[in-house]
Amino acid sequence: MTGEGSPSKNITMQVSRPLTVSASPKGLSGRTRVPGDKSISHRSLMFAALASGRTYVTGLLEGEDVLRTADAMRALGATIMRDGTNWVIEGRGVGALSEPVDVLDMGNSGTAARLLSGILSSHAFNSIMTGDASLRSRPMRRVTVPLAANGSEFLTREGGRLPMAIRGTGQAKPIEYRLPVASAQVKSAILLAGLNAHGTTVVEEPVATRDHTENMLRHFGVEVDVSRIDDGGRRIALTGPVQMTARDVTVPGDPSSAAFPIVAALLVPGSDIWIEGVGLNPLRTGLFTTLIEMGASLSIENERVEGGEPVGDLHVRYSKLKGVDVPPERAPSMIDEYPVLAVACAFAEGPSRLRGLEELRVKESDRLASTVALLNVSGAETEVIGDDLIVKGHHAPLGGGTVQTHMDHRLAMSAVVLGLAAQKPVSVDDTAFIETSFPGFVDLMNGLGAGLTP
Ligand SMILES: O=C(O)C1=C[C@@H](OP(=O)(O)O)[C@@H](O)[C@H](O)C1
Ligand SMILES: C=C(OP(=O)(O)O)C(=O)O
Repeated sequence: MTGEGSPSKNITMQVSRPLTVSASPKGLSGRTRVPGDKSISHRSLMFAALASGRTYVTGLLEGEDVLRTADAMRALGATIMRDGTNWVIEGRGVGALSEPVDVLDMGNSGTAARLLSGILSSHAFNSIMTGDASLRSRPMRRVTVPLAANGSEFLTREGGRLPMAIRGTGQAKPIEYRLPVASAQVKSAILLAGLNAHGTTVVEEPVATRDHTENMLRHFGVEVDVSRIDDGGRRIALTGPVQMTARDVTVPGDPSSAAFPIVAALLVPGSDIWIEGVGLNPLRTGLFTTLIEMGASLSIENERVEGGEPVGDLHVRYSKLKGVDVPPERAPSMIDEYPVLAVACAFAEGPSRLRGLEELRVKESDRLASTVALLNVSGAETEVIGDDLIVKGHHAPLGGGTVQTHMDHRLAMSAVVLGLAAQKPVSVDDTAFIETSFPGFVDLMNGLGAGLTP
């Protein structure tokens, strides 16, 4: 076994990596697999660290965000090692993590910071958390305010930003909370705090968000009660303190990463690709529904269940797309896919309206603003009305600009996809942050024939 995979050894994002992307020399073709699901990977490390016994994780995403979670859980007392293609975690048990001797640096990862806040709030020690410039600009009150109801204390920088100090409690009270924003991170933080609270923790979400926390807690032996409320909403309850038992985890391919080669294949004439083993949890597949509404040749074959999650192989062929109207209630099931969807809309015939995008403003960048800037600098017309993004559809040749990515991996990959299909080359100021979620992205695209020259 080795201790490989630690960001302290592998940090690659400190040096910026500009890239100029020209139209793909030919249609994309071939079969590929995308790296493991980021949401499931974070959770597998955190939950395994809270379980008693040894967990093996197969297919873990070895992106910078997840490696930050691995480092943090090690700093809290879990043993985490890479053994060939598996990751092996020796857990400490719920409530049994230990005080970290240094600041926990969550890098670029909102998921790591928010979920870990929940865990730390119900442990009887103090900790300090920070992140990179992007993460330090993102709102943390959405978790610190509800979590403080359990008796923990959070001291943040101005505006509820990181760095923050956390005084956890070993006597956590159970929290009952209705989410004011559709956020799986906030839901998960509260449920994780509840694992070591005395009594029943209840979270109500008006719109269902990704349910990987609920599914994986059950996998580790926790009773999680989920019932329907409202129109499409859910009430999730668990009673602590719980015991978690180590269970092996298989991580499916990340549908949010698959989005990039999928949209590239739809836009580059002559393309015909397969992406195998992609996670198809219905709370993650809003982009696929939307692309099919736009006329995409996108089919799901060989559907199966692997490691408790539905997966399938996606077959994608170049398609003439038409504009689409995406309802706001679909946003949680495709929240990270809007930048690349907006690129697809820029090449489509006719206007598109993507509704209810307020949450995009608090991602790694203000993704509403940065997506608009990506399209405008490339010659596409857009309009923002309230929280809706309108993309006018393609008439003039696209490309020819320099895209600012603002430490945002999804912006960088969306810009690359735009460049592969555009008439004029696209310069991307920095592709280094792609490592947070999609290590090997350029090689994978080149394996399909994209002809990117880093
Ligand atoms: O719970 C998760 O793993 C995630 C939830 C989403 O964030 P929000 O909870 O802020 O919507 C998503 O954008 C993020 O990439 C991963
Ligand atoms: C929003 C994202 O991640 P996080 O919130 O974990 O930084 C993302 O990956 O697009």
